[in-house]
Amino acid sequence: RLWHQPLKHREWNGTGSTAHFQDIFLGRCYIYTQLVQPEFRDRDCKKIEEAFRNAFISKDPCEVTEEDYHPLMELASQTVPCDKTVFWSRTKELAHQYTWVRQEMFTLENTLLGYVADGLTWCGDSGSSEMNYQSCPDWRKDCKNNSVTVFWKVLSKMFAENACGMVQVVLNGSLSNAFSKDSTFGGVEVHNLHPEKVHTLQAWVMHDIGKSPSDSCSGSSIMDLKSIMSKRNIKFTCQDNYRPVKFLQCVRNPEDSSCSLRT
Ligand SMILES: Nc1nc2c(c(=O)[nH]1)N1CN2[C@@H]2O[C@H](COP(=O)(O)OP(=O)(O)OC[C@H]3O[C@@H]1[C@H](O)[C@@H]3O)[C@@H](O)[C@H]2O
Repeated sequence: RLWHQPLKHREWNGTGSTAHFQDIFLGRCYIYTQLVQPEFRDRDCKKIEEAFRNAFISKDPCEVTEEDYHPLMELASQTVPCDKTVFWSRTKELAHQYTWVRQEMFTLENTLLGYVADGLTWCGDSGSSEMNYQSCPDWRKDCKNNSVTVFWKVLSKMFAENACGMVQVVLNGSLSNAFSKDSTFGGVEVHNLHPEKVHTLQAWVMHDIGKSPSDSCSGSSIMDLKSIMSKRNIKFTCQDNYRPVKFLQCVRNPEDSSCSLRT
């Protein structure tokens, strides 16, 4: 009596789709379009959610392509004002603290699709029109071209292509390589900046308070980034512990010697 069996989803090594995904997605979309960015108030959240779902539902979650997300990207396209783009790599919390304080600056998560999708997991199955809430592919153990990873790659690429003027990146100087070619910033965004639109990339290499710095503006990984930028005809500047971001770190560590105002 097989037809009584609930449709079995394939088993993956990663966590399943986020519970209440559609409600979260729609709720966040309405918050963004009605409250965060009112100029988006007439965007159709139901159509955007449908385009998002159509990108991966009923498809093998290890065979998702960039093209699968193109209809969604067209529907929810967004350009960020020149000089206001903030990239980050291994500094997610600090970068978003900065754009929380500097509301006119944008990380990818301050755009509609980044805001709606942040922190969520989603995947489907070629044999079902339902999302798989039990498990989704793990990037390492299952496959790289999974529904979540491909989404962030496509969105990050578009975010970089749309950037103009002077763009910023917050990098982690407490890692041995603050800049990594294997990261989304290093592998996708850096290579999709348009030199005819972006004239300068300024890097802020931030060291965790209380930890000895491992990398800095004079480190080899930043030299790699500098040479990639010069080959792409984009000016490159770098600051260690850019003060406005350093102040944010010090709010949480006021007693630290590096936070005394005398330095
Ligand atoms: N929730 C978000 N996730 C991601 C953003 C983003 O903006 N928001 N991403 C990527 N991304 C996903 O985060 C990790 C890598 O982070 P992490 O290793 O810390 O840094 P990455 O450089 O890989 O990626 C951050 C960079 O790409 C965009 C954002 O505009 C930043 O300039 C990896 O799984 C990516 O697919």
